[in-house]
Amino acid sequence: MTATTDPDLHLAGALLAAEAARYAALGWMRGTSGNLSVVLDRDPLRLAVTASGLDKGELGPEDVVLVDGAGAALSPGTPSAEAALHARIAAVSGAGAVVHVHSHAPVAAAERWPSGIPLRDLEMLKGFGRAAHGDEVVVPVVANSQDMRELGEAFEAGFRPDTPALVVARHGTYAWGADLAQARHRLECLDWLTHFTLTTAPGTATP
Ligand SMILES: CSCCC(=O)C(=O)COP(=O)(O)O
Ligand SMILES: [Zn+2]
Repeated sequence: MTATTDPDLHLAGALLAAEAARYAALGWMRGTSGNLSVVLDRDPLRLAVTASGLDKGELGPEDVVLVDGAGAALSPGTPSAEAALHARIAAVSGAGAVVHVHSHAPVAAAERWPSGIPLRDLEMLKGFGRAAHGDEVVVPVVANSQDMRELGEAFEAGFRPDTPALVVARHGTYAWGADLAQARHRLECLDWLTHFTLTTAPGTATP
């Protein structure tokens, strides 16, 4: 448990805890995996990020840490090990919320398409902010690393303003949006899209 005295941080912690409980109920935050953040200030960049190593289905409003644009803690507690990538994504994309989960489908799809997951002609693309029909949408995939600066560089190299997600191979998925609800909607659609695309791809054995 961490201590928060800042009312804005405490409120953000309550929002993050409620949101994390939803992802945990989907089985997307197993075994302490996953982390969430919201931007509290833009200049300089300040984010409220979930604390590291906790069961994300059981967070309280105090389980949040204020971090700077490099992911360094500015309040008591240990921020997510991935806080620096949250900060990089928020800085580059302009997002107000960044979410990271360990759901299965996007990571499995990244195994099949390590250079980017192709999505095409699916109604759920609208929930990802793209047209249902027309151009192929390619979700970027980057290699996993324990070095958040390396992950951040790889994210930025493949960033497109119209594609609000990143899959880290053999790890998990990041999605972002103006707020936590929009980030969740995008992530839920991406999970559906990658599951459908993977399970209907020619040569895929039916699970
Ligand atoms: C079994 S979770 C491994 C670490 C991870 O990938 C993750 O998402 C959770 O890290 P945090 O430091 O935010 O608890
Ligand atoms: Zn992770």
